[in-house]
Amino acid sequence: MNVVVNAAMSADGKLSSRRREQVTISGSEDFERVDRLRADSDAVVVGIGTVLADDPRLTVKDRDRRERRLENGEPANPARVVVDSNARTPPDARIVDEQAETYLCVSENAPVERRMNLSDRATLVTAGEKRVDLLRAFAMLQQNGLERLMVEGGGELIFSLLENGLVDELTVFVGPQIIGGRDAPTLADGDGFVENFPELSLEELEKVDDGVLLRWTVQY
Ligand SMILES: NC(=O)C1=CN([C@@H]2O[C@H](COP(=O)(O)OP(=O)(O)OC[C@H]3O[C@@H](n4cnc5c(N)ncnc54)[C@H](OP(=O)(O)O)[C@@H]3O)[C@@H](O)[C@H]2O)C=CC1
Ligand SMILES: Nc1nc(O)c(N)c(N[C@@H]2O[C@H](COP(=O)(O)O)[C@@H](O)[C@H]2O)n1
Repeated sequence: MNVVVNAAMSADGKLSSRRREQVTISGSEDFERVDRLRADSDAVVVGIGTVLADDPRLTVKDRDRRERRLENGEPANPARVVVDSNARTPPDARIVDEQAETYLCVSENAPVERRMNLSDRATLVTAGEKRVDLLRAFAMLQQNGLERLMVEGGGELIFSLLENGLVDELTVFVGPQIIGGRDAPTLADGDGFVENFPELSLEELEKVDDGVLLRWTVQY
């Protein structure tokens, strides 16, 4: 399995503002790159915080790319994966629409009624007692044939994936704005590291739009 985290952050490292509403940080060139990356993935993964904040679709926007996937025997869009311990994904969320297959990674703690309400819209993957056990959940996704995973946030999930040693590559677009705010989400939130900080190796640096694209591999 190969796991690539992709995110866009402001020059001060924020993914969004303290209101946690979707903020457009990437420019058109970067969004094109993101679309290519989605088209080259088996699944796009987000945390429930991102679903509740952004109501994303996570589909491939370019028609030619969707058609190329079909020609290669793949579904038009990659699968979507939501990491959602308590099955809080709203049944009318765009992420469980008909445009792609969706996997909901839940914990054993997720209320049965919520699971049932979502079960005809998504494939439920149960891993972990109270919180999703990411190692187990990703192993189960792999058993379902999902090898190339692209993670699109948010900061809580990205931190946990790094903590679990699950990230192979980190691609970050750094945009030309300051968002600020001690409560605004950053690239890696959670409890934070106090030692054994994950080390990154810079593989690529490029000016994109009015910002910078950085690609690192993670050294474990
Ligand atoms: N600029 C960008 O590129 C992007 C920006 N964003 C922004 O980020 C914000 C959302 O980020 P954030 O609030 O951090 O939410 P996340 O999308 O990271 O979701 C976090 C939630 O995932 C659930 N979860 C389940 N299992 C785990 C686990 N093992 N580890 C971590 N989380 C787990 C938790 O909820 P529970 O306990 O209920 O399961 C947790 O609160 C929004 O403002 C959004 O707009 C998001 C994506 C990209
Ligand atoms: N790459 C990137 N740049 C930004 O500026 C962003 N705000 C995001 N957000 C991510 O894209 C998701 C929305 O996807 P759809 O357009 O609905 O397909 C959003 O939820 C974030 O994960 N990304």
